[in-house]
Order: sequence, then structure tokens, then C-alpha cells
Amino acid sequence: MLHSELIAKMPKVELHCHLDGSLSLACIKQLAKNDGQSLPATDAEILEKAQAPETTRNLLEYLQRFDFVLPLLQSYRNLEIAAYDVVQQAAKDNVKYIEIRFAPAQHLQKNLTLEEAVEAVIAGLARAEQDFDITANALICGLKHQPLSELEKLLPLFDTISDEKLVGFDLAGDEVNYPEIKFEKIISAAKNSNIHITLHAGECPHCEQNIIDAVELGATRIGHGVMSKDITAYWETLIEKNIVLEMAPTSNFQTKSITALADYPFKKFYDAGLHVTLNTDNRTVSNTNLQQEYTKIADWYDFQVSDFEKINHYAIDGAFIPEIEKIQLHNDFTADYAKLIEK
Ligand SMILES: O=c1[nH]cnc2c1ncn2[C@@H]1O[C@H](CO)[C@@H](O)[C@H]1O
Ligand SMILES: [Zn+2]
Repeated sequence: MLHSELIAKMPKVELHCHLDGSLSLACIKQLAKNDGQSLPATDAEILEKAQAPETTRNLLEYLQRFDFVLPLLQSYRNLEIAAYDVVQQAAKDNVKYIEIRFAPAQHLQKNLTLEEAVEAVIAGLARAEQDFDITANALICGLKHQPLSELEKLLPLFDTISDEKLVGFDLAGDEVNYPEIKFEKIISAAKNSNIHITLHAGECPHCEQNIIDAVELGATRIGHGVMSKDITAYWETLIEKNIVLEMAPTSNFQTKSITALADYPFKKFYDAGLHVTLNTDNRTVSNTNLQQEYTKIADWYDFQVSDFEKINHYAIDGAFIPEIEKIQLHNDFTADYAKLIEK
């Protein structure tokens, strides 16, 4: 088993982290104060509302937990602070590159526009980069339950916002009732506009077809993809196309993607050469951090430093950044991991 200090020292890439699901307790309190909103009296009561219990029955019950923080994320100032807060937490996990995702449409309850919501998050990411040794970019999520006419408003943001920190598009939310194929038009439009695409898919039982559809429509990464376990015939394609699976062990158990450790396919995927990566998904809703996710994998599978190095190189390959930045990260990680392995 790997020593926790060794895990802490590993540089990490995190590709799948939701802004609204990852606010620290201190940040939640700050945001409420800024807005003059009241919160439950004790920290324990706040966390009780913000976290999903181990006993969540399915993905939809897990998703209900996001309702608690969203009222706090309706102003430019609070979104900026929230983005800063999540990057700060990632820096504590020794994350060197992170992509943070959020659904702009969820932040328009007061008077923000879609553009302003995205700009606020980008400003918070940029401010955090000044204070921590980390690069942080943003992904925009559409939500699967949104009408297609609303989802269509998201792609133009990639034209109106020229900031390099806006790097990709995702579809999140209710996979149980909304199959990926329903979004064929918008995903194809994103693809045709050369927007990088990652899609939540294969996160609920019997949802494996969504993974195939996501890849065929142009996603280069899959959010979770747990149900790839049931389409072994498709693994060769996933490997050939260098598709990155953004897995998040704690979240994957909470959403009941699977129920028994023996069924969790992370190691099988890894051994077969699939490009698995490790992520938190939601630091607060899942009450975790990247250190804990790495620790779980180290404990369950006797993963070694070199194995973690490998999955981080997969993550770098999948990152939505220019080739030159990938080369730099690959070189830095190779050097840093070599030092950890020597010890
Ligand atoms: O694991 C997940 N699967 C699907 N959707 C998710 C997951 N985690 C968060 N969200 C959804 O993404 C929105 C924007 O961040 C969140 O509000 C939540 O509804
Ligand atoms: Zn997610």
C-alpha cells in the first residue's frame, strides 16, 4: 500500500471536477455572507445539506444535492470566488493542471448573462493561478434535461468569449431519462466548430450505449464511462481512438453506477490498456478530494507510483490544451515521478 505522504507528493492532473459540487465549507459560508443569505446554524447541518449520503439510491438522487449551493452562485463576485476556491483545493492535492466544469444556465437566477457567468468563473481561475502552482481551465456543461433550444445557446459562447481558458464542452445531468443520441445535433455542431468535447456517459446501469454514441458523435473523453465494462467488444475502439475515461471512484459508488467493489472496472480497464484517469467529480457532494481517490485506488488494487504516473500521462494526453503545453506537462511529470520512484 502506498504511503499517504507519497500520494500527496505526486503531481496530478484532474479533468473532471464540477464547480458547484466542490465548494469548501468556508467558501459556502463566505458566499452566503456576501449575499446576505441564511444557512443552517451549524457546520454539520450545512454539510448534511451539501453532501450526498452513502445511501443515495441513484444518479438522480445524487444530483438533487446540487440544489443547496446553487442559490449562492448567482452573482459575478460569488462565481469568481467559488472558482478560486476550487482551484485552491486542487492545489492542495498537488494538482498541476485542472479543468473545472459548470453549467452557465444554472447561474442566471438574478441578473447575470450566460457570458458573464462564464467570465466570472474564468476570472476566478485566473486569479487562483497567480497564487498557486497550477493551471486551471473551464468547461461549459449543458444539462441533459434542458430544452434543446436552451442548449443551443451555449455553443455561441465559444465565439463570443475568446479567452483561452474556455477549453471545452460537456453534457451533464440526468442520463437516466435522456440518452446521448438525443443531443446528436448539438454535439455534431460542437464537433464541426472544433470545440473539444467530453460527455457524461455510461454512469447508470444499462447506459452503455451512451458511451458508444458519445464517441461516435465526437467526444474524445467520457465522463465516468463505468458501463464500458459491459461492452468489451468496443474496448479496442476506445483504445484506438485514445478515448480518456474520467473516472471518480467515490462518486461512481454513490450514484450506484455499480454496487460492489468486485464490479468496479477501473483495474480491468487499466490492465486492458484503456485510458483511465482519476478525478473527484464533486469534492463536496461526494465528500472527497483527489488524495482520497488516489488512496482508494492504491488500497484496492495495489497501484504503484508508476501506475499513477501512467494514468496522469493519459490525463495529459486527454487535456484540452495545445500540444506544446502537453509536452511541457509530460516532461515535468516524467521528471517529478522519476524522483518519487527513486526514493
Ligand atoms: O456525476 C455527475 N453526473 C451527471 N451530472 C452531474 C454529475 N455531477 C454533477 N453533475 C451535474 O452537473 C451540473 C453542473 O456542474 C451540476 O449542477 C449537476 O447537476
Ligand atoms: Zn461529473
